[in-house]
Amino acid sequence: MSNAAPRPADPEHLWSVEEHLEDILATVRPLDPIELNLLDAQGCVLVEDVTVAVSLPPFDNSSMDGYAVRVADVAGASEEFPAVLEVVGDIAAGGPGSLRVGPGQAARIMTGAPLPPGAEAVVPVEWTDGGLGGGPVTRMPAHSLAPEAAGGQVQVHRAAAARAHVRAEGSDVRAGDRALDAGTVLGPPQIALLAAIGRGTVRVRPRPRVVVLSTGSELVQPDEALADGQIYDSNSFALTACARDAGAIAYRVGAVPDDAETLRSTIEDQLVRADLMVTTGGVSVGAYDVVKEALAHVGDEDEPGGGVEFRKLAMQPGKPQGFGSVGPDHTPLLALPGNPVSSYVSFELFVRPAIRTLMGLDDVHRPRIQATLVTDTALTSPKGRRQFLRGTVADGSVRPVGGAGSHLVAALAQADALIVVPEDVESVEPGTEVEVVLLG
Ligand SMILES: Nc1nc2c(c(=O)[nH]1)N[C@H]1C(S)=C(S)[C@@H](COP(=O)(O)OP(=O)(O)OC[C@H]3O[C@@H](n4cnc5c(N)ncnc54)[C@H](O)[C@@H]3O)O[C@H]1N2
Ligand code: MOO
Repeated sequence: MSNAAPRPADPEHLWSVEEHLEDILATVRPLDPIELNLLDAQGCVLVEDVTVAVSLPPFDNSSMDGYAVRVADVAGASEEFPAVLEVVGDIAAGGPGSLRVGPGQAARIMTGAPLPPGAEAVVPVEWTDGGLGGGPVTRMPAHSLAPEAAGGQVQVHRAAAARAHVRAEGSDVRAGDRALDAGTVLGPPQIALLAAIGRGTVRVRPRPRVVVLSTGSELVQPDEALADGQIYDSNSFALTACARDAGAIAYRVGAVPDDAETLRSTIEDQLVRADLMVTTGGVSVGAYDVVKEALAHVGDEDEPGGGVEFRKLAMQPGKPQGFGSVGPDHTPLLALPGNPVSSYVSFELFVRPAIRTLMGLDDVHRPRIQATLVTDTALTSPKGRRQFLRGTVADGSVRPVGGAGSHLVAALAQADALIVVPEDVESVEPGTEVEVVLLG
């Protein structure tokens, strides 16, 4: 983590969404590249140009099950006047093969098997009698049931042009070609290509390891019994899922009680496996808001740049936020508000871009569209705060779901979008074009 961008000096400054995001993105740096096995590199950004070592296909091979022939031997062949050829043997995929096809000869060949010397084309088995002496066949008999079909004679019913049904060496990519450029995000097709050209490992930026930690003495693990005043911890589950969805390797730490020392030592214990830490709760103005107590300006005097700064943002939900770094490696830490919708929205707006920046991705934000607001009554929004309301999007329209309350998890579970109401707008009429963040 490098030093942060210049921060507003006034501690009462109300930060805009952009200012907070810029501060985070100016601080978080892409992780150093490492060599990973192909499947571990899925979703990661390649940092090397990959050159093809072995042409693909590596040799001329058949694209059909059939017979490898010489063009002149089948010229003018028809069902009425078939070309009759001597079958010199079978060529199956995978074998080196020592067969040669001379004049008047054919080799039975399987899809993917190397074209034997002397042969110029492949005729599919459907264009032949399959060596059975009758009309056209639809398939080859299994070798185990009819070993004699690898010899004898075959009648070919159609002519074949040179190279017909032959996949040429290097026709996909050639040795020395550029297979993938640095900067490519490795999805399944790119992993297919790397494997096909024989690359078992690649150099990529790794997935960040994100530790998610919720705070609150009222929190109980799902499946356990609730005592008076207790609630289930949903934030640590939601945000661990969010972190995975953003591309991270996420570790969920169970809820930590409202005790500053316990929280500090838990964070210290977790640092070893964290590229980024996320906490929820304890950032408001209550007497038990221990995240603030535990983390505010804990920076070691000998380690400039450390410490977490708490601030208020001009947004709803998500007004109280903390951002900074902890530990000897200055591991970035985002302290999100405890209300479940507030922590979720904060994650989408701030933590997701941070994770994707650590991964070295260019595209770090959720996509946004304009949509027509469909609602019975006008939406209201507090002056001076950018509101992110939950909604559902379809066919260019967006409908709000649930209200503005940041405790409404059931409505959040219905939503696939956030409706953005700007700071200077206090009322939005039905039919208005609004900005919408697509949650994917
Ligand atoms: N006097 C004021 N009170 C509050 C203000 C304010 O400006 N002045 N801001 C409000 C806003 S806005 C928010 S957001 C919250 C943020 O509070 P905290 O971050 O300190 O969060 P907690 O107090 O710990 O929890 C808030 C709420 O969320 C529930 N919660 C917490 N963690 C979880 C979890 N892991 N799973 C499910 N639910 C959780 C918690 O029980 C509380 O109900 O402060 C307002 N107050
Ligand atoms: O701003 Mo708080 O984050 O709504 O409920």
